[in-house]
Amino acid sequence: METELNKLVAALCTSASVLQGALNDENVPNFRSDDPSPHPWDGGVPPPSAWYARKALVGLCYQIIALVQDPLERSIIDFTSFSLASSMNAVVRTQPTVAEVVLASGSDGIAVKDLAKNTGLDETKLYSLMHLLCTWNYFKEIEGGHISATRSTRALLPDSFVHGLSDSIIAGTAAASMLWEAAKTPSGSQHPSPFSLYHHVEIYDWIKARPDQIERFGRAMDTAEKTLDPGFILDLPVQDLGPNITLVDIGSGVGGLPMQLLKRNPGWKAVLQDQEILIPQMESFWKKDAPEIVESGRVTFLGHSFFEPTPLPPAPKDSPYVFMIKSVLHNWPDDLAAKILENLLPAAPPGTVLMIVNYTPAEPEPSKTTVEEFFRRINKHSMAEIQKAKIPLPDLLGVGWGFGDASVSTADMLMMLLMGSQCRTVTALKALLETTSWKFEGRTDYRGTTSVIKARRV
Ligand SMILES: C[S@@+](CC[C@H](N)C(=O)[O-])C[C@H]1O[C@@H](n2cnc3c(N)ncnc32)[C@H](O)[C@@H]1O
Repeated sequence: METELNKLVAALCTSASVLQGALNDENVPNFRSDDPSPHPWDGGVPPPSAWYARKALVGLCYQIIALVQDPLERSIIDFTSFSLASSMNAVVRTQPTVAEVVLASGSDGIAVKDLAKNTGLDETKLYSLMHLLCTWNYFKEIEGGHISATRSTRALLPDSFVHGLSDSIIAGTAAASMLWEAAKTPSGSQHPSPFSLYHHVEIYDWIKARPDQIERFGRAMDTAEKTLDPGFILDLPVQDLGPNITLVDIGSGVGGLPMQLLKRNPGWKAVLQDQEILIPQMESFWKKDAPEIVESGRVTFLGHSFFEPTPLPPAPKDSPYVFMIKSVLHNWPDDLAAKILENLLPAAPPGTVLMIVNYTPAEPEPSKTTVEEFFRRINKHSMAEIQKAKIPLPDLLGVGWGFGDASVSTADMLMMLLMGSQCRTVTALKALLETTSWKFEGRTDYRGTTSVIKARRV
């Protein structure tokens, strides 16, 4: 008899053999739980079949957990999952961090007693932290009271996302206690976010009041972009935009991505627009990493608030503007997001292209595709071919990739907690665009956690 459990396990086996096949074909080492060195595919760009097989494996594992575990037990673990965040926070706050000391101990590992001495944590409490973090495979207890590193230990080093955002995430965790209250009010700038309800200050002002946070926050964003969106440059069919364009990146940050795009497209120019205060940091980043582009005048920096109409002059005839707004709209509720888009109009004649790069939560698209069929159809195909084929995702995985896309639903909730905003589904983005002078044209997924929504000025 084919049970639900059998079906999930069969799909798991299929996905595992696709992943193993890709590792063999690409001559890439196997994943090893006791090898703390970075795997070439961590933050890299595996072939599409392997990219999707990893997502399927994660999604299916969680479906099996949800199927077989006692729901009450699962809910107790999940409802107290702040214990994981707080343990991670505790071990990245020491100097040196717990991960640094464990990694330095090599494959022999280190006794908790010595780890405590090295990091200044109490031995008994550290052991409890280690029990929890070993349960989640960030470390391994190789024998009683003796800890060694795993494949995940590196994610708790001082240059990690966890370390960079430790203060703001923990402030957000405290603010989470107000979510039930804030969830009653509609999304809009007139309603406070859980963060401001709890801390009586907006997150941006909270960060500004902590100068050390600005640098750490920027670093964490850079790490997140590199880790979560490695395929943007390779997978996006940018040749459709034309050989000679001026890319206007709204809320660009330092502009690591436009820099890569300009390096690959010699006919492109860029305008990077962000807050005035960031301009010196942006300029020095470009002067250091792309001095030839700065000297040739292909990049310009515009300190300007996107809540005011853009001061950009009309685009040169031979280099039309293409606007890009990446990881920005999900920071703002609908009324402010629409204002940001409308403020581009003075420089956007009808027909102008806008690329919105954002986390885009999946929506149900019932299909009969099985996991086996999905992988058979994408096998050995390039990302461009897969994008064109628009193969429906297997229903068995749930909506989208299920837990394989948890970084999207987690980001969505983080936006709500910290900024009272949200990541928008295609349906929600279409509705938002309807209120503006931009029209939705399509969505492209690539090897990354975000998607590109193309819109055009009507
Ligand atoms: C989450 S970051 C995204 C940065 C970059 N686009 C990326 O994908 O890495 C949001 C950006 O919006 C910028 N920003 C916030 N308020 C702004 C404003 N009023 N005008 C212009 N930029 C703003 C921030 O300085 C920051 O660089």
